[in-house]
Amino acid sequence: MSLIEVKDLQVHFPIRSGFWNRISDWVKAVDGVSFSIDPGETFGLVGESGSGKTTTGRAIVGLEQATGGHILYQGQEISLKHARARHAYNQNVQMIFQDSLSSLNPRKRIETIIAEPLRNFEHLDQDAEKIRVLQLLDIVGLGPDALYKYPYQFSGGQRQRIGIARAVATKPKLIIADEPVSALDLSVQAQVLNFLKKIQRKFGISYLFISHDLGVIQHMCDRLAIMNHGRLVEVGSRDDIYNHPLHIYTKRLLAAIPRVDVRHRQEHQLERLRIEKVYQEQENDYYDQNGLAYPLTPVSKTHLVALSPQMIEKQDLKLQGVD
Ligand SMILES: Nc1ncnc2c1ncn2[C@@H]1O[C@H](COP(=O)(O)OP(=O)(O)OP(=O)(O)O)[C@@H](O)[C@H]1O
Repeated sequence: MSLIEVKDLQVHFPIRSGFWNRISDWVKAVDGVSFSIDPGETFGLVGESGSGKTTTGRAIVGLEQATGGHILYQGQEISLKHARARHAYNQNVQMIFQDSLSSLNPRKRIETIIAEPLRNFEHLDQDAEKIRVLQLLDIVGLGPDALYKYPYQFSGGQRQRIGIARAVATKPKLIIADEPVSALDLSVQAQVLNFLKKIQRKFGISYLFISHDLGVIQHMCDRLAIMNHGRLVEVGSRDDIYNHPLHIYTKRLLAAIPRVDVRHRQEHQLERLRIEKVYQEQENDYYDQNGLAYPLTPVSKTHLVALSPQMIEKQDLKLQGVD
């Protein structure tokens, strides 16, 4: 059974205007997104800025109110009405944020920051709580001297580790990692990514890994979804998507990864221009009249892609092993 299943998730934000501040329109930040994550799996969500990745993550963790759709945790619908189920869910689903400086309360010491989720969910006595905080700091490679310091006294990479310690405090089954390394230097990025993998192996955590960086996603994820304008355009295994992308938007994103090898740089540049031209010419074949991706079409049992019926015919896609 999947650990988490997101079905037709919608998060629409009202736009208000005029003297009476009436709703004049809606921003469809997430508009019918479906995917599932298995236990121990890392599922990537990738797309350009504004495509709806963060809003999807925030809706799953309960920081944003979904306006439609369903979220199932271990097969159970998560609803605000069932307080006890919601409490257990909140303990098991945690989030790591991009900006560790603003996500850690600057007025609180690290001890209090890491102890907060323990206080909400475990109600330990003072000594036991302190031991757990020290263990968590040790897991993320920080010593006991960190206990009484404030977030500003740490480097970006160290602060991100503190955010990770806070997220794993309640022994969650799923962590939503929203751009966890994009604010860090390249060398620190690798450290934090490998560290996330290490704690995944240690605790059997699943990740929803949100990033616009396809290199990071390739390094981290087993499967991934490509998001554009609040919808998914392609979902598949890492190898399927990186080696056989089907949607032109995915091809365009992959072609935008800079190449360092001088020998192939020119070929790559030409390929990039070719893809851009196809994208401009065929955009209408990939999106409906509202500019939104068509519903996902299965191409194999694990590879789904948003293509118009005409496009499926044109590309003569062979449906392999699809029931
Ligand atoms: N609270 C809000 N009210 C109104 N619109 C919002 C709100 N939050 C997000 N949006 C809009 O929803 C869309 C998706 O935003 P979101 O932050 O989810 O995208 P993203 O893919 O995570 O982008 P980035 O990579 O830049 O963080 C954007 O157009 C954004 O302006």
